Amino acid sequence: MTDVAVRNAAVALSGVAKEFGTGDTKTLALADIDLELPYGELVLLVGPSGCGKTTLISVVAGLLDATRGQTEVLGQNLTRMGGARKVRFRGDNIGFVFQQYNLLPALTAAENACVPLLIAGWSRAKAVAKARELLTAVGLGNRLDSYPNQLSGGQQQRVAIARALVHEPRLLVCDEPTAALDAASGRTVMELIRKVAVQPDRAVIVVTHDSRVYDFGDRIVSMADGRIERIETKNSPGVRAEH
Ligand SMILES: Nc1ncnc2c1ncn2[C@@H]1O[C@H](COP(=O)(O)OP(=O)(O)OP(=O)(O)O)[C@@H](O)[C@H]1O
Repeated sequence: MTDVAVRNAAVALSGVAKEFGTGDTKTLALADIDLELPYGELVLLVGPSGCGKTTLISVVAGLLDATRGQTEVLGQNLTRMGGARKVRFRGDNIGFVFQQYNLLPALTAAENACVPLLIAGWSRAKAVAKARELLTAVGLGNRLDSYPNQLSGGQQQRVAIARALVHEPRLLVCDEPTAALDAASGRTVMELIRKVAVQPDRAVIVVTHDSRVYDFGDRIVSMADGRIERIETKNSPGVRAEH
């Protein structure tokens, strides 16, 4: 991997392996992953259950340390980053969306969406104003003061997307964001992620089992058994990874 390639990639993994456990219980969840993901794209990460998708995005997001290899994200080498710096790096640069929306039931949509800004030290008034802006961008301008139990699953996921993007992270990581949604809500959520998160200096990675959303990817990275099997892009047919 050249320096130039690393500088131009939002994510650059080189020889990344992740093992869980020891001895007889040792599992190789990621085996020698080389992967570069450019800025400005929505990348889908697909593959059968247990192939390593969640482990891979957890390493990229700095939630898990790789056992071996180099992990560069947004031009920063996570391999050499200490714990406290990594927590700060995550807070400043990465947004997360999960299958379960994880909204706080006692807070309104606007209050939920502003939580990352409160954690970052913003005043409540400024944070709520910014959250309202984001919620309006995801089509919930008329549900700002609703509580999670007054919203549909698709609406709750849109609040979770607003919360993930409110601090303008340069990398958005989504783990099965449409798994709990019907087809129409799933498409709305993916359309929103494309519209609000894909920008020239940002990157989006979506782990999905949901073949209904494959059209939304600029790049589809297929994994099997802890390895990258195939990478397809909108502009080129599939490229089978070399092992
Ligand atoms: N904390 C852990 N301890 C031990 N083994 C783990 C741990 N996390 C994941 N694994 C193992 O690593 C492998 C990859 O798991 P991972 O969750 O990354 O797969 P996945 O592709 O995301 O699966 P799914 O689609 O079911 O979520 C699996 O064999 C899993 O059992």
